Amino acid sequence: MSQADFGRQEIDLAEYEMPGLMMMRRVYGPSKPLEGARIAGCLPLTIETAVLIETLQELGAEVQFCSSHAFGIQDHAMAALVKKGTGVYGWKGETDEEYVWCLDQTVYFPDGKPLNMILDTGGDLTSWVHEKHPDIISGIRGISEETTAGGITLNKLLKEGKLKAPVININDSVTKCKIDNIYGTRESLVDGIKRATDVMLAGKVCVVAGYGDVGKGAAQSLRGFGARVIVTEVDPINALQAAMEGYEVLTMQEAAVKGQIFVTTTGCTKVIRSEHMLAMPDNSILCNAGFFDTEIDVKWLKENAERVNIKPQVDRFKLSNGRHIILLAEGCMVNLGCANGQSSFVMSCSFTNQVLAQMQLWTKHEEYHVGIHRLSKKLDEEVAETHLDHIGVKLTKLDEEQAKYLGVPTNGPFKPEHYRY
Ligand SMILES: Nc1nccc2c1ncn2C[C@@H](O)[C@@H](O)C(=O)O
Repeated sequence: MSQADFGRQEIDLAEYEMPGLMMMRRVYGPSKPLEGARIAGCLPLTIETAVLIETLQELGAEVQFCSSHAFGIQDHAMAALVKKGTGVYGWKGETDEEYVWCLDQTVYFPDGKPLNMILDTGGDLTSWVHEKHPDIISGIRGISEETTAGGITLNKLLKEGKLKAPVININDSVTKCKIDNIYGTRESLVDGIKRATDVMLAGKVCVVAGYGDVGKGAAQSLRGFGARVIVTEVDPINALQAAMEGYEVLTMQEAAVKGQIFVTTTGCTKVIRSEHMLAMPDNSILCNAGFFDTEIDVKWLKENAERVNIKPQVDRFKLSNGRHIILLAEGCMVNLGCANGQSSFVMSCSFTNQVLAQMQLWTKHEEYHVGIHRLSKKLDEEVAETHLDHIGVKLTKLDEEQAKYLGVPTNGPFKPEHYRY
């Protein structure tokens, strides 16, 4: 079986687990609402992203993509897309220079016309176009952003007055951040750690830096395997949540001497530094589940320790104190670098939000001024509802009396805008 045929087999399997995207094809495919849209995308090029790409095409868009992560690429999935003529630029293990080349290939389409929509993650493609192709920005109707870190990047662009197109940050959809970030991580983090190291988690001390959505999923997963989990946090609310869940909450300096496995999930920079690594027990395992690869000071490690590559995505460093650090995926997203990322069903929730955002920005662009928006609660609830049947959920209907009592419509929205799920 060729790479492309293998990829097609796995894409077919993934479609069964992605009911939200399949519903979008059934409902909106015939009317081609994305006709005329030239969507350039930047996401991990996985099987799930392939299903997203072909959904956007089914809705009438021209689509070409690059990868946001050098190691979050499944080549066989991309081979299947290329075989059908889709422009995808990326290969597992691409260098930084090759990444930039791939990013730039998505800006102009084969007919010479520039992109007029962006589907981004981490704000990478948005920043690139604003910096290197300002001449095409006026033709961009909108940008949808995938992840927490990207929201931070785009907010900075907005505050600096540099953002020139409307953005919908789908990470702000509850059916993305409270599903993908928590429950996706809850399964994919340990998948990555175990494929890389086969380490026993039960009985070990695991340190999770950050108790946001990703940290919550990480901590719950590690505890589920019988590890003793320590959390580090800067935010008193997240720290209180972690403590109330029964986790010990310490500083990284205090946790470094106790921990055996370390996971960063903060979106911040230099969370694990040299002084922490030098305090760690021998053969401590370090990995990152956050979007950017800045959380672990990999630069210091590479400059101050003897590196031995054990196998792809697994490096062992001997420190000056004679102890070793085992670094996974070079400090990049371990679930994508050492495994296949989040599973299809949870990515269906995230990517259904992406498709809705692209449709909103393309067909109702006059409703979106330059700034950062989120999808309505009604659409958010619809994304959730689309995924219930697949997992046997039987939803209870509000009757008129109950709806009146709660002061909400019988068919939702069920919560006020400020509600925190
Ligand atoms: N299978 C997959 N396909 C595409 C992207 C994937 C993924 N697994 C994790 N991400 C990253 C997501 O968690 C993304 O929503 C994020 O927030 O970074």
